[in-house]
Amino acid sequence: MSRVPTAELSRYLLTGQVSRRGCLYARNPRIAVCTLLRPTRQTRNVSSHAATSTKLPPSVIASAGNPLRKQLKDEAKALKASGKKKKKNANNQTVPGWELTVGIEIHAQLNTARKLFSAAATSFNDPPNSHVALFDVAMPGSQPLFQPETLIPAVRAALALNCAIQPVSRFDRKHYFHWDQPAGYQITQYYHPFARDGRVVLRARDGIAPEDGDRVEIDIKQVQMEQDTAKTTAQPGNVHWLDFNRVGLPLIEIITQPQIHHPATAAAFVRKVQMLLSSVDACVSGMEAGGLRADVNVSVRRAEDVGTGRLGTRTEIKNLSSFKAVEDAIIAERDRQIAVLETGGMVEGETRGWSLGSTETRRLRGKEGEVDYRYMPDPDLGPVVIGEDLVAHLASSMGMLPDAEIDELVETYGLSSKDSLSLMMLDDGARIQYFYNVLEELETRLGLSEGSDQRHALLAANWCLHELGKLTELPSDLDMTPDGECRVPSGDLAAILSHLHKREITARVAKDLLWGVFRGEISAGGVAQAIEAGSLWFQEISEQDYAKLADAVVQGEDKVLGEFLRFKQGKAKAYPHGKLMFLVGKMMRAGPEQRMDPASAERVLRARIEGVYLPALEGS
Ligand SMILES: Nc1ncnc2c1ncn2[C@@H]1O[C@H](COP(=O)(O)OP(=O)(O)OP(=O)(O)O)[C@@H](O)[C@H]1O
Ligand SMILES: [Mg+2]
Ligand SMILES: [Mg+2]
Repeated sequence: MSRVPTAELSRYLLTGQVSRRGCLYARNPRIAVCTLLRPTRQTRNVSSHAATSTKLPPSVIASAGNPLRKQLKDEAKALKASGKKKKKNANNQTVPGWELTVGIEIHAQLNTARKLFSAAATSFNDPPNSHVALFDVAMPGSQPLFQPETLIPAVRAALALNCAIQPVSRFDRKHYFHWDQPAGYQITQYYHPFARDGRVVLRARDGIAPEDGDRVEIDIKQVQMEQDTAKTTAQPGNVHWLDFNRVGLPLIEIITQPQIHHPATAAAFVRKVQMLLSSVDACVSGMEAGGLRADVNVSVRRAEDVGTGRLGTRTEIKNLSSFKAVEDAIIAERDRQIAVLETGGMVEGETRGWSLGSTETRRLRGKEGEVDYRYMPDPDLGPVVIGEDLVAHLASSMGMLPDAEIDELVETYGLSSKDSLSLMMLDDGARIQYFYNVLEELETRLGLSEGSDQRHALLAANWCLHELGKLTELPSDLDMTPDGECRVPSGDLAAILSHLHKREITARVAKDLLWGVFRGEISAGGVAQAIEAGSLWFQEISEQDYAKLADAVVQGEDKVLGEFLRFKQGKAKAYPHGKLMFLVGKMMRAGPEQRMDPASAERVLRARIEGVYLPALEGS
């Protein structure tokens, strides 16, 4: 029996011969973010020029890594142009009298330097067909050579999904014919997967349907390793361009039990899996960049059949590439099946498709059209034996898992769980690393130590999420890298925020500086010079000046002052905060804005109202 020696695997792990990953550990015990460096060793590649004899235009090559981006942009534009509002499906989680059941298969590209069965490099943005080994295109005489390093992200993923790692797993050939698969079969692990019996816990904060309460657990049936297919780009005139860089890339397929009963929970599950895989650095990229694809299996049964143990007939919607598509496709397919059954029809087991922005699933093939995969053990590949020592090593070296990280962000920094989740989800998990980079630099600049007042952390989170988000239409336009750097260097944002925190600049100036850095008008490291050059330092007006402005804006506002008096006399329950802010707004407009702080304006105004005007009103 050929065995993958665990010593060999450990060597890969310990000496870094795997793929030389530059691991950046943000402050202990935060998440570990690893970047994949290109392998330096030349692989034995063949360049299949057949498919690229016509050179791809640079735009196609450039967009190859992010197929969904343009679609999303176009969709958003079309929607804006049509003046339509997106339909909300908040109340579309249940249909009275029916129960929905969903099981999900997720395919994720593993974060490795080499393909599953050849030493060709994995590549996502390189020119098409530049990383193709003989075996990848099924050249006669070539044989698979299992790359043990691919087990590392695979096992880490399975551990993050709480699976039991199987000591022995095996590869089968799954036969079907398509141009994207040169061998005529895919090597996969359906019958003897390397991981089984996992579980993912979803909480309310993960965005599950309210009907699922505070928490729901989804069992993972198994996780298997398999090969990816070649990438097809459709061209006019029924021409298809093939890029064999993708063929043979290592994937894992994660298969759930049919335990999901609400569309929002299905989307939340896929989102959570993406976060889990990203947190242990198992995955190349998320759904938006094409690194994760989901197939959803949908069935419905009448409420009276719940408890019989029999599920309805399932249909499968393949290749969904966004969380929204997961939710919308399930809703559409559920409603279609219910309509069929309510009109006396039968649901056919079939494979269906879904296009972005659509309202209906469409039939691709029926059961009779299903391929007979003729599974057989791959005679060229021995079983994979995974040692307990490897599993233990990987388990002990995993980064922080998402639930623990959200708890930490909430407890340590006072962030809301919604903002924590958003920071962790954006840019395939790189935005949170950006936040840590900014925070670290900000603390150094402010001379703060851990455990001190956390207002600066809230400020950093707010800017990393909301202010940064205002700079671009799509987050991807920030060009965020996995180690948390983008078009606004973290050091520059920290510089802006440290001046803002120390009240050396106003929020308005800080926002202008952010735009300046983003547009390249302020060079890296040049924030302080830009403030100096533009005389943008905050020179606050005096307390007396604030008081004069306060006195001016309350003139003629007797009705408003009356509301403060009613509160003071206990005749109104709530403090008229809105009115106070209305007057502050008037002060800000009346005074020299660049020299005013709304917080100071509010403080002085409040003191004037309570100390001078209300007593005067009471006395009159
Ligand atoms: N009646 C049902 N309703 C909803 N989901 C179901 C039902 N029966 C099975 N499923 C789900 O369908 C999925 C089946 O996936 P699996 O990979 O085992 O088979 P497959 O879809 O035939 O294979 P593949 O698509 O990979 O060729 C699982 O997630 C399972 O939970
Ligand atoms: Mg499957
Ligand atoms: Mg399937």
